[in-house]
Parts: sequence; structure tokens; C-alpha cells
Amino acid sequence: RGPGFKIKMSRDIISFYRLIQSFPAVKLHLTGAVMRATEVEFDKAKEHLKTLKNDPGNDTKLRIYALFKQATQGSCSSPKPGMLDFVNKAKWEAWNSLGNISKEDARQKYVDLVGTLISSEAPIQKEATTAGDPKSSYQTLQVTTENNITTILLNRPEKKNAISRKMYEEIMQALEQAGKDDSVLTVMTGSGDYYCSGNDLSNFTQVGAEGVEKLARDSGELLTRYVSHFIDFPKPLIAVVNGPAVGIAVTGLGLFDVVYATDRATFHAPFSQLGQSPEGCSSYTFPKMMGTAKANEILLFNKKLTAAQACDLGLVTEVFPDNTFQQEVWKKLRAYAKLPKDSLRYSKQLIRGMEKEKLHAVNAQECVRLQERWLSEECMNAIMSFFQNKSKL
Ligand SMILES: CCCCC/C=C/CC(=O)SCCNC(=O)CCNC(=O)[C@H](O)C(C)(C)COP(=O)(O)OP(=O)(O)OC[C@H]1O[C@@H](n2cnc3c(N)ncnc32)[C@H](O)[C@@H]1OP(=O)(O)O
Repeated sequence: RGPGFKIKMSRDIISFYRLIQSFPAVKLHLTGAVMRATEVEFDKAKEHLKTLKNDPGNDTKLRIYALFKQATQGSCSSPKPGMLDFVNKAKWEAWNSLGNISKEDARQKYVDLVGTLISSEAPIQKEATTAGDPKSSYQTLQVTTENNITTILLNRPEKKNAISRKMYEEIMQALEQAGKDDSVLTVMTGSGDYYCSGNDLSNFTQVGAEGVEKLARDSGELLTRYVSHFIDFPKPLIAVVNGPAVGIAVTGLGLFDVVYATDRATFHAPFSQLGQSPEGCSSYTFPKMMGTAKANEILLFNKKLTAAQACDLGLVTEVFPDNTFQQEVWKKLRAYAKLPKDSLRYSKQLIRGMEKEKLHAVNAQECVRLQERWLSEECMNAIMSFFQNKSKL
């Protein structure tokens, strides 16, 4: 058996490529111009294989493996692995199925197969670098994909990442893209010292000619759509809470799958102080998560939680010391992002699926109440006080 038999079939394409690289050097005894050219192509194909971005799937990997073995060692002559040695049996069968085809034929087929895989990826690579790529056109966010993780960075640090109307729209757009891209996990985090200071209160000061009723209706519609994007998000969504969180940045956490927080973070949902009422499905998720009595202190009486308290109540998954927060969290996330993508997706859908309908109903009900609240004197006075610098949380 060659060294390649040590590897597990389920590993990704990079591992698979390493497998191929670990084989003994190819010693071809070829003569003549045409055959030498094929040898060069074979070496090039091995190099090209390294650049593949997408896992071609086990069947194709087995075919590449078999052709490589046939091209370099000739027909399969090793004994068939036992019934329970699934991985090595699959490899043996793939190699053995090539029968007596010549090394030269196998080499040519290997070159052709790698060429097909590379060219099938070419349009995708081109698309990702076009100037109109929406990922690079955000004004309030920075969205990046690396190590199978798409990160949505709230990027208005000078306003403590308060969510403006533009930012609501861009977050929805980023979630739609992340839900469809090849990443395994999606992370939301904040730039600067805050995670997010909640709704940008100036969203309520931009009253058009059609008056405050229209503004309240539009805001209700915007919030309903925004929260729905979290309810329907199809893959694991993780909040990396790098600092204080306020309002909707706290209430929405019940719709994330995992929440990591620095010990410097605080969690504050000051609705009654602002003449408003809960949103982000928190009127349902918070009592469910922590019990009604604990939820009431937060949602009715504006209790600000430390990260440790939020963790005890189940709102936060784990708290890390601020000085090692980024390092520890990202190490964990990079490891999680190596797990099989579809398995994570389907597991999340099973965990959340039964509740979706309920959550959409709660969201709709909360937004109806808020439309009424935004027109109330209590709410208008609170917003005016903030902008006259009379009040801060
Ligand atoms: C479309 C509608 C959907 C509605 C959905 C409803 C959601 C509910 C909520 O989210 S309610 C929560 C709303 N948030 C707040 O009430 C927070 C208000 N901000 C503060 O109290 C303070 O700014 C602070 C405690 C977050 C931070 O205080 P600090 O002293 O550290 O910093 P500054 O106040 O100097 O802030 C720096 C600048 O950022 C501006 N800013 C911060 N938060 C908001 C905000 N939420 N809305 C608007 N602007 C905000 C602040 O005004 C400073 O701006 P300036 O430098 O121009 O003065």
C-alpha cells in the first residue's frame, strides 16, 4: 500500500491533494516528443489540482486517485481490503476498475479530468473579482469570507455601530448572500469598542412630507423584514459580541445559534426608558430561554446585564477575558468551520424549524405594537431628550 492509504476519504480537497503529493516521485520511462509533452502536462495538472477551490466530491476524488495510481504504478495488483475497511476498499475499487488501461492513457485521462474541474471553476473565480461585487460595495459593513467563515462586521464605530436605515438594508443583503455562499459559518461582530448601540435614533427624526404615521409604518415594515432574515437564516449564525450591546442588538441575540462575548460586554434593552416595547422576537425568546421573571427585569425594567449574568441566563454561550477574546473565539470558530457544511445546515434547520412559524407571528405582533409606540408621546420625548444631549443610557 502507498502512503496515500493513510488518509480518510472524507477530508477536503487540500488534504486530498496532500495525499497525492505524498506519493513517491513519478518515474516515467518515456521517449519521444509527444510522450514528454504528456509528462509535462501531467505535472502541470498536479499543480493545477492544488488551486481547486471547491471540493469536487468523493466520487471525483476517487477517480483522480485511481488515475494517479494507474498512471504512476500501473494496474492495481494489491489485495482487496477487508469489508469493514470502507475507505481503503473504495480506493482499491476505484483503482481496480481501471483494469489494464496503460499508464499513458491514465495520465491523459488524469490531465483531462483536472482540466475539466479547473475550467468549471473559472467563471466563479471571475465573478468574484468583478467590480460590481456587492460584497465590496457596502457602506456600513465590511463583509469578508475566509477559512469557510463569512464575517459581517458592523462598521460605524464613530456611532457605536448604531443601525441606520441603510445598515438594516445592508445587513439583510449580507445575510442573503452569506446564506447562499460556500461558507460554513456566518459571524456578526462590531468594529471599535461597541458591538452595537441598537437602532440609530435618528431613524425617527427623518420625517418626510407624508408625516410621522408613514414613518412609523415604513419603520414597522423595515423591522419586520429585518428580523425575518434572522429567523430564516439557513446556516449557523454566530454573534461575536466584542463590546456593549444595546436594544435590538441584544434582543436579536435569541435568534443567533451561538453567542460569544468579551467580559467587557454589557447587554441592555432599555425599552420602557425609551417609551418602546420589545422586538427581535425577544418577547418570546427571552422568557423561553431564561424564564418569565428574569426576562421581565430585562424587557420591562431595563436591567443592564454583565456578560457573566447574560451567560448564566442562557443569552450568551461563553464569556472570554477581553485580552484574549479575539484569539480564543476565532480559534474556536476556525475549528468549527471545518465541520461538514450540509450536516450543520440541516442540524440547525431541525433545531429551529419547528419554531419558525411561531417566531414570524411574534415578529409581526411586536412590530404592530412598536408602530403604535413610535407615535406615542413617551417615545417622542425619549428620542428628543437623546438628541438634546439630555439623556444617555
Ligand atoms: C427602523 C426602525 C427600527 C427600530 C428597531 C427598534 C430597536 C430598539 C432599540 O434598538 S432601542 C436602543 C436604541 N439605542 C439607544 O438608545 C442608545 C443611545 N446611545 C447612548 O445612550 C450612548 O450613545 C451610548 C451609551 C450607546 C454610548 O455612550 P458614549 O458616551 O460612550 O458615546 P457617545 O454617546 O458619545 O456616542 C458616540 C456617537 O454615537 C452616537 N450614537 C450612539 N448610539 C446611537 C444611537 N443608538 N442612535 C444614534 N446615535 C447614536 C452618539 O450620538 C454620538 O454621536 P456624536 O459623536 O455625533 O455626538
